[in-house]
Amino acid sequence: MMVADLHDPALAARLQHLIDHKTKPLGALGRIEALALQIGLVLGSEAPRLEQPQLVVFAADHGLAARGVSAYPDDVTWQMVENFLAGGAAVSVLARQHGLALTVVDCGVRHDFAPRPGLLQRKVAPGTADALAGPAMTRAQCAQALQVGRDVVRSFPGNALLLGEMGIGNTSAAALLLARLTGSALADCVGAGTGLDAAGIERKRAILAQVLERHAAAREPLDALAAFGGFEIAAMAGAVLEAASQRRVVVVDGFITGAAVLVARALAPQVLQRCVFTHRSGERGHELMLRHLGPDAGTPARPLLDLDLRLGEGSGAALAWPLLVSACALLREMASFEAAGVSQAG
Ligand SMILES: Cc1cc2ncn([C@H]3O[C@H](COP(=O)(O)O)[C@@H](O)[C@H]3O)c2cc1C
Ligand SMILES: O=C(O)c1cccnc1
Repeated sequence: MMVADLHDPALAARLQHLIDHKTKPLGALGRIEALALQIGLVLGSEAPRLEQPQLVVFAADHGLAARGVSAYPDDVTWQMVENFLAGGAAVSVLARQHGLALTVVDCGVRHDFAPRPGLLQRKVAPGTADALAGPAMTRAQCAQALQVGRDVVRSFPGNALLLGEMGIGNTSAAALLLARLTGSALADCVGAGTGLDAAGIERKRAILAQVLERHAAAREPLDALAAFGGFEIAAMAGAVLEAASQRRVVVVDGFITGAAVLVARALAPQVLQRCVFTHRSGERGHELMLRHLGPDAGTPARPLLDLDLRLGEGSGAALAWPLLVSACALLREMASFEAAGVSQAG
């Protein structure tokens, strides 16, 4: 799976020169400067403009949810899909506020939805299988889910993809992928998800330890993805690969979207050049995940915001979106010292 290296020292130098000559003390816009540089490199432009941003919520159910790994019943998955489409979910409000096109992709929700605008029906199966009894998905289902993500991105206009997800039980799948793909201790990867108490987290951890053990042989990224699920995580991994290969900016939300990026990165490391990590989730394990998603070993990915969000849906990506828009506007529109006739440092 080829994703081109964005390495372009000449463009990087031109962008840095532009940024350094804007009317402000050197470096004074802090990490917004690094963000502007990154977006300029992704879009291959000294005057980048984010266009027709797409917030896509990938939704699916998890067989493992029946084991009681979430604080909420798995009917919440389809009920929240209805809520997204009716405009009442957190991400619906934020997408409206920021002018983001919102689409829900049913990758495998255990429910039949009436067709309507804003919903793409791409069900691989009505929920994954119980990962404690066998692989969550077959390799064919896994490939199909990856392709769903690719096709959905290909069908959309624009140069920015904001990732969102909905799927009761998916912090379990994400924790398992984090543990397996990074070799981290499971205990460091498992958190409260929707709000388990200490005893609930202990139960979740014990179940996930069994799942990890049952699939001890699933070490390759796609084997691990098939073993643990879910359809929405696989579809997001496909979406990341496609968006990256088309040089779109990939706006990553929290723990679960981050797990999809981990998978995509394992298949094509260059995807990370296109990823903007928007916030540090309150979910235990996200910090550890960010350490493994850094630009190089030893440098953690540094998310833009730290708001104790632990929601998902793409809510953090939507909240951070105006920062990306500002970074581009500053790069395009701020005057240079020369143009504004402002004296530079002596
Ligand atoms: C009402 C409600 C709305 C949500 N929106 C996102 N999630 C989030 O919670 C789920 C993951 O947590 P766990 O692994 O503990 O089930 C995902 O669906 C995620 O997007 C929600 C969860 C609930 C209950
Ligand atoms: O960080 C996330 O994406 C997250 C955390 C908890 C529950 N749902 C999502």
